[in-house]
Amino acid sequence: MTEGYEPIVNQPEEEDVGIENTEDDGLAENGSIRNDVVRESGCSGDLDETELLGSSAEVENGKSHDFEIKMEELDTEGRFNIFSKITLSWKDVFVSASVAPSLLDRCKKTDKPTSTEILKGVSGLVEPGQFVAIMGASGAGKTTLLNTLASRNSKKLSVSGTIKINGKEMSQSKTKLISAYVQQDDCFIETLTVKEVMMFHANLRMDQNISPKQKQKKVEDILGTLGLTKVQDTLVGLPSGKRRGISGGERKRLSVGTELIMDPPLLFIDEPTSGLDSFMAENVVTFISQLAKANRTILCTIHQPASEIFQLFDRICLVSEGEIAYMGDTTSGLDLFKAAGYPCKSNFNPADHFVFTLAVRPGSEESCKDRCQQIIEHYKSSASYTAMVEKINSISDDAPEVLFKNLSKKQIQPSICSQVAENFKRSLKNIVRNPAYSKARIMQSIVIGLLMGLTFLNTKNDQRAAQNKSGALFNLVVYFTFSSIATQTMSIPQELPVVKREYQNGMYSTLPYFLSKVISEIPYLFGLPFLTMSVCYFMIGFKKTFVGFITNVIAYAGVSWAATGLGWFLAAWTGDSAIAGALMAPIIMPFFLIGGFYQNDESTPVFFEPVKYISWFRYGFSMIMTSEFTDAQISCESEINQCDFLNGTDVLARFALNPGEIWWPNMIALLMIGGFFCLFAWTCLLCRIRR
Ligand SMILES: Nc1ncnc2c1ncn2[C@@H]1O[C@H](COP(=O)(O)OP(=O)(O)OP(=O)(O)O)[C@@H](O)[C@H]1O
Repeated sequence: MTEGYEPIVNQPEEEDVGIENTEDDGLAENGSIRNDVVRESGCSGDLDETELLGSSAEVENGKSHDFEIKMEELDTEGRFNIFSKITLSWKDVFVSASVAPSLLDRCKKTDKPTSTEILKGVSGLVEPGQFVAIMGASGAGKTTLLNTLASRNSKKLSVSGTIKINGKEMSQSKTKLISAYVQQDDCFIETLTVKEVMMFHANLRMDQNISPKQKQKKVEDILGTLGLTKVQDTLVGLPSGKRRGISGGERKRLSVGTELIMDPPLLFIDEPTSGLDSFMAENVVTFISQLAKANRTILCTIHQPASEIFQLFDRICLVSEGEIAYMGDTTSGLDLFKAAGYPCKSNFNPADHFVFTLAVRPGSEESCKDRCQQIIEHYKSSASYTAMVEKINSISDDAPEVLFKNLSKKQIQPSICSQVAENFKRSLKNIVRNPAYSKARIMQSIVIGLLMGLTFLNTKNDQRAAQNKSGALFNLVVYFTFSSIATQTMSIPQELPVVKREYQNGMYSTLPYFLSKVISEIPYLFGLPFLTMSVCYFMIGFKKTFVGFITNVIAYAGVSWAATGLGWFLAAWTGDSAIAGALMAPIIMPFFLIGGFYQNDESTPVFFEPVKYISWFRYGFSMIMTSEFTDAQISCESEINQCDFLNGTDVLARFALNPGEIWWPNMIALLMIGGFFCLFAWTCLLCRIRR
């Protein structure tokens, strides 16, 4: 069978895969992988081939699996335990993407196709305990196949054909409930430790009835299994830059770990080795292969695995030009290629041979495509393909309903309050562990306070006060507006990738995330105006009353709230801090110009009249001016020929403001403006995250 092929993959005694050569199957009594099975070191023990092949050997021998899933296979929380066996099959799956014709094509009315076929009627089968690698040249369709089977990231594509779990077609949401998807790029909040990341996932993904102790135990078990116990209290950090944390391999394992919280019986992994060195890559793939041995069904995409890694896959699925060129074990794959006229050289890594043979090289597209087609035809006419199609057709479909019993979303999801609390706790940790951010905001407030205080030092209530004090008050409104918007336009885009992923994993909805953001901003909303005003209020010589001081602090907190809402809205709308920053000035300008300082309130042009009512500059300015000048006495110096202002009422009249105007309607207006902006921001966030 393997004539002409020296199977690099079948030389376990020369391999060093980092697994202890245990006599048993490495499973604990409850079926979970025992912590002692996977070792971090790549230097301990030889690999026993029979152990490695494990349950997949059963499949190769044609023994049929028992697809009937009994109730006792659901754990006490109504979730799957890892004995729930999943057979994933797909038949005649076509995937296409619509292509928008260019303006030139539209003008020329050319008959260019309006859609492009990415997958062209592919069929396949993955059984419990199998670890299948989807391989092929770049652009062959590997990721599209993985995403389609996982019911993820395929919103803009049109999919036809049947994808079944244990013989039954499943809705997207049900597929997501029983499966996990580890994305290629791992993203975490860098200020959390490894264990905190895991606990965050456990608290939001595990059933609420499970005690915190049990959740902790589960997290510790997974960390042990993944070999992450020694770094459990290390900050995750960033892969590069000044906040270095855990290594690339540890990040990848953590990514897998967060997906194992729910013990998914079906696991999809996109490029588990990307960005890792060969040792780390082998380490990660070894771990995943152990997961498969615990009866999980695992599919991953991989580019060009080294031979040590390649031997860890039970089966391979070779994709070429949107078609499956081969699916089965490696040895038979080499036979098929040899029979098609493309034998693998004796010292060649079979993985490289498969990918090179199926690659379409620039300049010789036609001949490459012919070669691929020849191999595909060989495969489709092979006995193994026919047997697989027969198997796909014969899988019974009477099991799945019981799988989903007790698996309603309500049971699993924590309440909105718990989601807010978890997100808030995480934000707090992020703030505490990132003191530079808070320090910068505090320093900024003090420096601006000093600057304002020195510029308008000891302003007397004389004829110049109308200009000086009103100028100081309005400039503070401008400062709190710009500083709030600038800070907030940065925060959402930074967190967006993590939030998007966690939302797609069903950990929380956007509302709790957004509410936690609002709550964690409250201390800044009051604290920063308090700081600035503490520094400059008495330096400038504003009204020396406690009420006057507090009114100023509250007014600037209201202005900051409205501006913060606008900042979040711009950030959520654009999803990019640079674009949000560029849009900031033109959007703010109308509100600023008709804020009551530069232009008299009664001179506002008719077309800007509506804008006046949503200008937070105007409400904030009105509130602090009224507080400062109501009942104020204005002196009339002898050196000035004409005294325009005899008292504060005259100053207020100059700005079309009324003395004694109660402050709270202005405050309510500020709260409402901020609230509306938050509503828009949340809506934009929802749309952006759902895309
Ligand atoms: N949404 C889409 N719209 C248009 N074309 C798409 C879309 N998604 C994928 N494609 C195209 O389909 C082909 C297969 O893409 P896919 O990402 O599945 O390839 P791949 O084998 O995973 O490639 P790589 O190894 O480079 O990541 C590519 O030519 C790609 O440009």
